[in-house]
Amino acid sequence: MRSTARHVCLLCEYRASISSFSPRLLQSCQQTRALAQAQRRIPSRMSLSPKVSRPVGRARPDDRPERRRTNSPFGGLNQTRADFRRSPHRPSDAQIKRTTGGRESAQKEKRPREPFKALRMQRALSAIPYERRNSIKQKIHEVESFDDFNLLPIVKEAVATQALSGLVDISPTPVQRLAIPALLGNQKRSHDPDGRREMEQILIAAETGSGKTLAYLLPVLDAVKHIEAIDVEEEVRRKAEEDSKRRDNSGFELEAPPLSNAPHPTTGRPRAIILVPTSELVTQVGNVAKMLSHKIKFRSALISAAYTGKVIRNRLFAPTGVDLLVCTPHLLASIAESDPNIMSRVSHLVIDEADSLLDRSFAPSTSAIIDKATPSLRQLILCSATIPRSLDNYLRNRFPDMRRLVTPNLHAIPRRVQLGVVDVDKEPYRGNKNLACADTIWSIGKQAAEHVISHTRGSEQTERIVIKRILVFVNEREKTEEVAEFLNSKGIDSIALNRDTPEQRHQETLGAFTSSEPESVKITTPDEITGPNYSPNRIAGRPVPKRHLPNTKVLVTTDLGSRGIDTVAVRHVILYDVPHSTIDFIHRLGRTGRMGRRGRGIVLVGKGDRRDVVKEVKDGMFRGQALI
Ligand SMILES: Nc1ncnc2c1ncn2[C@@H]1O[C@H](COP(=O)(O)OP(=O)(O)OP(=O)(O)O)[C@@H](O)[C@H]1O
Repeated sequence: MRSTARHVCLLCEYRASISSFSPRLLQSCQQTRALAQAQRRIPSRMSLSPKVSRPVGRARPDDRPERRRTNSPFGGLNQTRADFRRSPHRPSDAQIKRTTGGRESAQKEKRPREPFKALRMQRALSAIPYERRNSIKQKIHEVESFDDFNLLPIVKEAVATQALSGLVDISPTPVQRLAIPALLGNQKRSHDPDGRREMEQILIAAETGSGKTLAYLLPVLDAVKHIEAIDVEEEVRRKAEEDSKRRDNSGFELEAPPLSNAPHPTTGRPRAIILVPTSELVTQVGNVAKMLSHKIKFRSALISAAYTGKVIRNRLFAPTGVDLLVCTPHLLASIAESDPNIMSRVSHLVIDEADSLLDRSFAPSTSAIIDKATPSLRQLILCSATIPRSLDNYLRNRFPDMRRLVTPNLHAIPRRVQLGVVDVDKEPYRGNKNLACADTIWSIGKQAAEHVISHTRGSEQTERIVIKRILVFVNEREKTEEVAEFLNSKGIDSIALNRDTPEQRHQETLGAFTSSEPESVKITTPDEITGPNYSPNRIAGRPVPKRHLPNTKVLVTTDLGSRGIDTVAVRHVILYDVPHSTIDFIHRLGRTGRMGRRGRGIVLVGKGDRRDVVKEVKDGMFRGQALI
């Protein structure tokens, strides 16, 4: 029943109602679905197989259904029966009053426990009322296509042919429906002929993997093109004036040097700046901008600590000019100290991953940049997947008039991402987290091996399996090397990434996890993966792996890999350590299930870990609720 409830409610998006699930709601949901299908003629969605809860693998010889191991990465997932004890029927206030005879103390006992009791103690995130979320949902419902936006035709064309090329039926995501018109509307005001410019302050907050980059990039590029057109007009007028003056004084003055030799006015003075926390994100966002520039025709420069001083100087001070600069705050703040004019022309400043860039480690550099850019700024755009309470307080104090654009599902982990829990203290791990992690990865690999693709070339037939890319998150950077080494010793292809890894290697390491191209390996014998010799107990303690898991690639990382990286190819995320807060849960689990894809998170819970927090996050995800 649980899977039916999940399914039906996913279809008609009654996320809030899932907690009060009842047969009547189910019926109404089915009706809504039938109606929606008839009206929109959408194809029927996938329905779960009745075998979904059965473990994968060979059938048992006696044909008895096999019991699923409960303490395993997939224990408790894909159930076909609802566990009603977990979601009790909530009695109404009137019912409680009737059954307790109006006694206050008895009423308190009868009332079900408030959800998120453990998370309430941490309370890391700023609350967004559900009424506000619902009203936004209705508002954005009307926008269906990028053509509905007042963007320049060339910008619209670049979305389909460059940024989202290869996709059919392109439509804007909720954050794009919300942010693009709002940012465009504001730009019109900033072009007022009276010359009075007020800096617009906007916060865009939307769930991970929901397309925030395009949500701010398209309106910013649209504005850059408008400003460029105005600048060109002014330049032509100025040139004409200079020419006529020169003609008037031609008898008395030496001829001025030809203007074509002068550097472009935007050389070292970009019109728009995007700040991101890491060099990987500079490359990621910069690549999207570069793709768009092929159609929209603007000049972009990417600078970060991954490049040499010479490359940075050449890009920033290119004689052809810079329209858009993508960089990290520390680097830009240090350049601005030696060249304060670097921000003299910037009209649009975007602070992506604002929750990180305005926290303690980045705030001094980011604030210094905002201060320097403010005199020329038309729009200050902050963008984030979470609004921590610290950011909320900072914005209330520093930018009390900031407009907040928040999507209906902010702070909720998408319901298409399932969370499995492995108890490290139980058998067969007995407190050995490394072993639990290795076993989990082997289970994923073995499960993936069920999906073998056969290739026939001429008379030769080969079998290949798709490589699963798995992210393992730890809390401390020292742990990354240790865990990666252990996994390698167990025959799992693993690599560590932390702040001590040389910058140049970051991109290369992440490349395999951000590419959407499927990778596959040839297998010689099925036993290579699913053979009967595998046992986590037997591989423990062996210095050299006797067996190798060829169809997985694992990246062990810290928070460094959890912010903004578009790991579209990742289906599985393992939380080796229980994250410190819901903010980290959202960002780490946000590396899977991106842009409508399905994903799985597996959290390893051991001694001293907050099991109550994990349970509440899991319940919240099951209900599609926003975490707190
Ligand atoms: N309208 C769209 N339709 C389909 N795919 C899209 C659309 N907009 C963006 N995408 C794709 O979605 C993926 C995620 O986008 P993006 O990195 O901007 O997400 P995000 O919200 O910034 O995530 P995070 O919070 O993790 O930084 C990208 O691969 C992007 O190409």
